[in-house]
Amino acid sequence: MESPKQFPPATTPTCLSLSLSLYIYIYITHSSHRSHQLISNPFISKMKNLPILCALFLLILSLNLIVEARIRHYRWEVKYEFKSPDCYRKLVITINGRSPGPTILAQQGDTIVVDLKNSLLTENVAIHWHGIRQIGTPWADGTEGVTQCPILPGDTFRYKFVVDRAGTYLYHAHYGMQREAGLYGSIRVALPDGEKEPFVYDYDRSIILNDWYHRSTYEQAAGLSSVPFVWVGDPQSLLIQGKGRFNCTTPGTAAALCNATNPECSPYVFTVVPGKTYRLRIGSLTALAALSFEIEGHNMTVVETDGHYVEPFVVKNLYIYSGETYSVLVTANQDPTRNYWAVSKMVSRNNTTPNGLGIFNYYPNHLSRSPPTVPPSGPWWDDVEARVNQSLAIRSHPDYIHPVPQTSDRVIILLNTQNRINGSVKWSINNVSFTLPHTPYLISLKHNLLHTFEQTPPPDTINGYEAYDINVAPPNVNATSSNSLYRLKFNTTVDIILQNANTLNDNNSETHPWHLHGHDFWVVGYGDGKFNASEDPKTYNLVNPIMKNTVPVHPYGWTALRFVADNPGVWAFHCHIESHFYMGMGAVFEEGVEKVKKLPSSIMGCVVVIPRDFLSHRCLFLYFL
Ligand SMILES: O=C1O[C@H]([C@@H](O)CO)C(O)=C1O
Repeated sequence: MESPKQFPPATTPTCLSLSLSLYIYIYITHSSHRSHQLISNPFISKMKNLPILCALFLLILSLNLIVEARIRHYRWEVKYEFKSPDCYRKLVITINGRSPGPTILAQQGDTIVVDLKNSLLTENVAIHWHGIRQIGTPWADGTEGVTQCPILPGDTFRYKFVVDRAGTYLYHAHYGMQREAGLYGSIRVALPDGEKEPFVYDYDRSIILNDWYHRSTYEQAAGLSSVPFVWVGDPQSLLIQGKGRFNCTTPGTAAALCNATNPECSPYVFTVVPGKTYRLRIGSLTALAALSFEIEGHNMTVVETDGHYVEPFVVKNLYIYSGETYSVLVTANQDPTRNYWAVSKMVSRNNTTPNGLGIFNYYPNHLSRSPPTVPPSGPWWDDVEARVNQSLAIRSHPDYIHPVPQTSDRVIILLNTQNRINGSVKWSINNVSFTLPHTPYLISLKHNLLHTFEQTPPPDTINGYEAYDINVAPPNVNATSSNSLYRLKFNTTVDIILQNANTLNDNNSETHPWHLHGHDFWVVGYGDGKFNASEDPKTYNLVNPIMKNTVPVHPYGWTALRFVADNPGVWAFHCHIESHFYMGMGAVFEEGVEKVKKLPSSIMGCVVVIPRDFLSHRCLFLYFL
């Protein structure tokens, strides 16, 4: 059973302090023995030094403990391994042999150091620390093409950053579509000693919900880039903390690859002690699916999202979108003589993916005892109203309101459409389908390599926005691909309006979870239909909006966000659906890049930066020739 807080055992500092103290003690006694030959009794001589020894021990121990509490050091090896998380054998990207990878457990203010060895043989990698704002360390955000060059096979890269706020966060690959191959995990940051949460619980657990495809990320990416376009389709299964169950008798399944009795695909078991309350930290890192999660017969009280306390509200099922995290409190207050189902279900798209099932196990019932009931079937996939209602229910906890600026300096309306460019299906934002540059923006901007990306910024809104009909397939005018970015004036307040619309298919609009790097934003409003720039801002919640880093825009609706551009760096903002970002559904913001300190050379593996003084020496040299 996990304890509410888990930190590395104190044995290392104690041993270190003891040995250091003993060493100094021996040194002192030895030298005092030599210099005070008059004290004939060596025992008395040693006793005289005992208080010094104790003081030394305590001093070194406390220094050690302070250092230990502030730096969490991890050594990770990333590689491909054959695994069967849902009974179907495929190549999975693991960290130290595991997917999900190890949970990072830290306390607010700690420094996290991850030495990441890329053992993928022929593939690059980068890891993003999702929800960590990277204040002062924008180069550690782990976004390939934006903040760093990829980590090459065989290389070891050090990520070093501070977790400055307690809460529930995630980490995952941010290179190509690698995240969905299994490279992800949880980050749990505890409050500083002596500070209390605004709710009580007995135990703290993290789980990640995911969807799972049997085809490789390469096959999927190649399909998305092909003409004719090949869509990735529905996921084959849903995983709860890396465990799922695919039906091996599904027609077309290679029998040699699917083994229903493989212990790797036993259901995830969540063991609870009757009467106890659990803080369940739920994160979603699906490639595509919006999910509903529920525990049969148990209510869940939502208390935190993306590192911010929520005015508590009770749900039977929690809607969660890729990139979001929630803490819910669940009390084991039902009939303790049986087990219950935990169910994740794909919603918001009509789909063929079977529900993911786990077991909510009441101790001391056997872990694998199937609940005596049929698993709950979950909500209708197309119940948009229920999902919008949950979005509207999420407000800041009254005692933890971060006051929102009452006005903004700039409004950017981002129209989300699907388009066809050169025969390929793409996603576009204001008719621009985003592509990543080869040279990461952070490096280009700091080193003035402005030829490495397109300099005309994308538009703040489309021409003729008022006339645009969001209810029909886009007319596909002026859609282009570009790697240009938005440059935000430092310290200004920016409103982003995410405007949803019809896809290329008639009568279809999808849900997109948008994630902002380097910031939390206030979610100031949601609306149905087309955003009205003169009327809708009057309906904004400027009293107690929640702050988040990922938020959905619902079908045919809009979502309004506000943030202050006060974190020097270059930050990606994109749909967290893996294939949608790959198809261009993203943007990048730059702010205060001139304030960013000297970049570490470790992020620059793909760039040849010729130092200015070297250039001038060479010029001099040529001149003299
Ligand atoms: O990006 C997408 O492409 C397909 C479809 O719209 C084109 O076939 C789909 O369902 C998406 O979400």
